[in-house]
Amino acid sequence: MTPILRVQPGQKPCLVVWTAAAAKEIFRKHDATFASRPSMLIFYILTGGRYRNLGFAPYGPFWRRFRRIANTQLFSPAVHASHEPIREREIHSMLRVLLEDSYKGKPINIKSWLTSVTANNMTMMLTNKRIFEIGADNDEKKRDLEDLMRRTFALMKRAKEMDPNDTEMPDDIDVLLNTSLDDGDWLADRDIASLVVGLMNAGTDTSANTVEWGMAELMANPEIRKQAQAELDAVVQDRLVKESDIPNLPFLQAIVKETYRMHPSVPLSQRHESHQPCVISGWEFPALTELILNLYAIHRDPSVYENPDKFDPSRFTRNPKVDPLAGNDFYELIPFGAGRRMCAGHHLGNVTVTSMLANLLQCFE
Ligand code: HEM
Repeated sequence: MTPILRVQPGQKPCLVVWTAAAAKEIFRKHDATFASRPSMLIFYILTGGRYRNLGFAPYGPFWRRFRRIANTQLFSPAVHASHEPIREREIHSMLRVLLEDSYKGKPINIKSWLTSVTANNMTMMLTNKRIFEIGADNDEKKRDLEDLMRRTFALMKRAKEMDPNDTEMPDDIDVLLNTSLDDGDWLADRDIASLVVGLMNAGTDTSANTVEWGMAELMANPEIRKQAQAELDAVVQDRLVKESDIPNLPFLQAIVKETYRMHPSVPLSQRHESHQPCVISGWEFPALTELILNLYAIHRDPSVYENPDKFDPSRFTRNPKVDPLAGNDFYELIPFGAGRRMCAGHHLGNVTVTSMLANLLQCFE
């Protein structure tokens, strides 16, 4: 069976990749060629016709500059570390709500809890504000927030300019307002608003859905859950687990990898588009060919994984080097995509997923 499928749903050919070997061939040889995004109507509407958004921008100077700003100023290791107290506070405050509800015997809606944590992490990082509450209609709140951001962005900017003594920790909006492009131009308000809304969307449900799947698998596999809890007890003992414990929890890390493998939160990657013709496995593809990574199929490739439909974290304890954050080395596990357009928030997503899962395992039987 060929690992690449060529379909032509409309005017443009589309390439669907469903094995790790084919993904490796494409990203090793043609990453730059396929680093663009198709100009779809939905992106046109979301970006006010400008496509000036990290996830939707075509490959070119604007995206490269934007991505560099994101890598160095929003998601750098130093910024990531400085946000650890935000993530910890958020998880702890939500744990309190969960524990109170469970003592009262109330049913717990785990999805609502997880989405509140990830959404508040994002709004705290982006705007220094905590907005979401457990149990509330968070989808509606998210829509309201996006609308609010679009409408009031200019006002926010003016307020920040008028208050030079603002001593709050700089949030992502401060960073973007103070960052100039290569040509010395400043980012336009609507581009910052589009970026902020895009990050909010990209960073909320992805992490929450992954933990929900992880918990579902651990409920269905109690012996794996008990092994993870025993590891936490041995390593962390009497206090609550912290992000700095994660390197010492190899079985927990294997559970997270196995959850990414079986339940990638973006099962068909965001679409890529080629900006020049290329030849793959002897076949010619013109410019503007779309590329979709079928992550669901890649992660269940039977030539790579024995019993691919079985939830079995031990496959990663036996092979701990497989790293979903590497991007260009382990194509058999690429929940964050690969190459130049790989997820910009992969470290944040991974640490959020791992600590939420660890805290739930530690606090609940
Ligand atoms: C478990 C959590 C997450 C998963 C599984 C995930 C997965 C993905 C995937 C598969 C892509 C598409 C890659 C491609 O085009 O090949 C992507 C893109 C992206 N993600 Fe994530 N993501 C997660 C969390 C986050 C977070 C927390 C943020 C930021 C706050 C984020 C921001 C982005 C952005 C900006 C892009 C577009 C990158 C570009 O086009 O240059 N993601 N993500």
